[in-house]
Amino acid sequence: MKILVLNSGSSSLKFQLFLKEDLSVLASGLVEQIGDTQSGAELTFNDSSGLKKNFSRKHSIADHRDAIQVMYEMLEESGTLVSTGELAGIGHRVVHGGESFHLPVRIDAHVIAAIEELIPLAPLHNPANLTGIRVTMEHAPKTPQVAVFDTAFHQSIPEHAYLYALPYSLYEKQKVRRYGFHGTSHGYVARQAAGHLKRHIEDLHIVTLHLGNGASAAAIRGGECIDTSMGMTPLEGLVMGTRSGDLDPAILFYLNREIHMGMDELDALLNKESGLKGICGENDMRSISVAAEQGDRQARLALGIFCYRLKKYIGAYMAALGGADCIVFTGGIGENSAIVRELSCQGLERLGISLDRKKNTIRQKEILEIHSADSLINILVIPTDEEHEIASQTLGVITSS
Ligand SMILES: Nc1ncnc2c1ncn2[C@@H]1O[C@H](COP(=O)(O)OP(=O)(O)O)[C@@H](O)[C@H]1O
Ligand SMILES: CC(=O)OP(=O)(O)O
Ligand SMILES: [Mg+2]
Repeated sequence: MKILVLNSGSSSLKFQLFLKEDLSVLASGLVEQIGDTQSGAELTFNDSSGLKKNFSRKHSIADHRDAIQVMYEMLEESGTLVSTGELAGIGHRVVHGGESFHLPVRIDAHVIAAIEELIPLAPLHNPANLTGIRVTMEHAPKTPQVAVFDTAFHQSIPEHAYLYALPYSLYEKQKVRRYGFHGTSHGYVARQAAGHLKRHIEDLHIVTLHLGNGASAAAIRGGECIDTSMGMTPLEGLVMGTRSGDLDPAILFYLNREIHMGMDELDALLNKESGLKGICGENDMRSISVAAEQGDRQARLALGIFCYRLKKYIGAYMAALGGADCIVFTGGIGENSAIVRELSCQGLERLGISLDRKKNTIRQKEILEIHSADSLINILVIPTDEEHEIASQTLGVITSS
């Protein structure tokens, strides 16, 4: 039997098919630039069981429903999944679980309704996650489906860190609070770091930096999250591909009063037109780094702003933890961008953070140590594996119920 995992991002669908027995990967794929009708979507499919081919092709994919259709086609074409009857379970990454979900759950009508209710808090993500759930339920109505929430790992954050300094009634009545996201990834890489350092996670203070299209930092003490940079929605905190991260909320009043920007415009401005894209017109860190190296002023600025914000969060979370044993870089940017790692650690030697510039440029798939010999703090690059973690949690839920 097999386990299928769907990770629906804001404009991408990542999927992996695992063998239930040992959670080895049978196939994996990625549909990127969903909804991009101009340059088309990018499809990558890898069949690691050797049954058939790897291929990549370009064509336009309108939405997540289309993307899932293409996923099933690719799985069938490669022979890795002939029928949905082979599936023991399907695990879904669900971004917002609010305060209701501390753990992964078997999906039923009540869970779907709860995810739907949380759409206003994660408008870029929960709708895509729900489409994934609904479409796979149509394809495999008898297969158990499990939701693994980005927010669950952050439910250990104490009140003083999750409450905003707003009237308390807004928390009581509207549930306005910090929830945090990317929890599956933060939890996974923290455990990987402990394993790598051959230490018990209970004894470690770790700052994890998940830097993908969305980006967040987390402060983890003894395996429990005590603070994270994303807030009630995935907009707060670090600079991201198209999201602003932290800013003075009065900017919104100002723009509304001065140039009459409406609520939807402001929402789109902060979520879709800001961040790296807002500064240099581009949200792909690969091209930004190349342009910055060639001297492009806006690209340099975008990189500089991104790394400065990151550095401030490293410092803040070291303070929150009372010192750290380890800093972990992960996510597409964290795992691949040596320049981001270098700039965000630069000048932090007095905090015990010292990066080895040579080690930092090594490229490898396994965990990489990039601190210098005299660094007090371990700096690790750890490939995240949200899909494997979701498969493992899915298996846990279906075998216990
Ligand atoms: N070699 C690389 N150098 C710099 N940035 C990279 C590299 N590879 C990927 N990235 C960046 O990683 C980001 C996407 O990260 P990823 O974790 O895959 O995103 P998502 O949040 O959609 O899961 C993009 O900004 C991309 O440019
Ligand atoms: C929560 C979030 O920002 O997710 P992603 O990085 O997949 O956009
Ligand atoms: Mg991601």
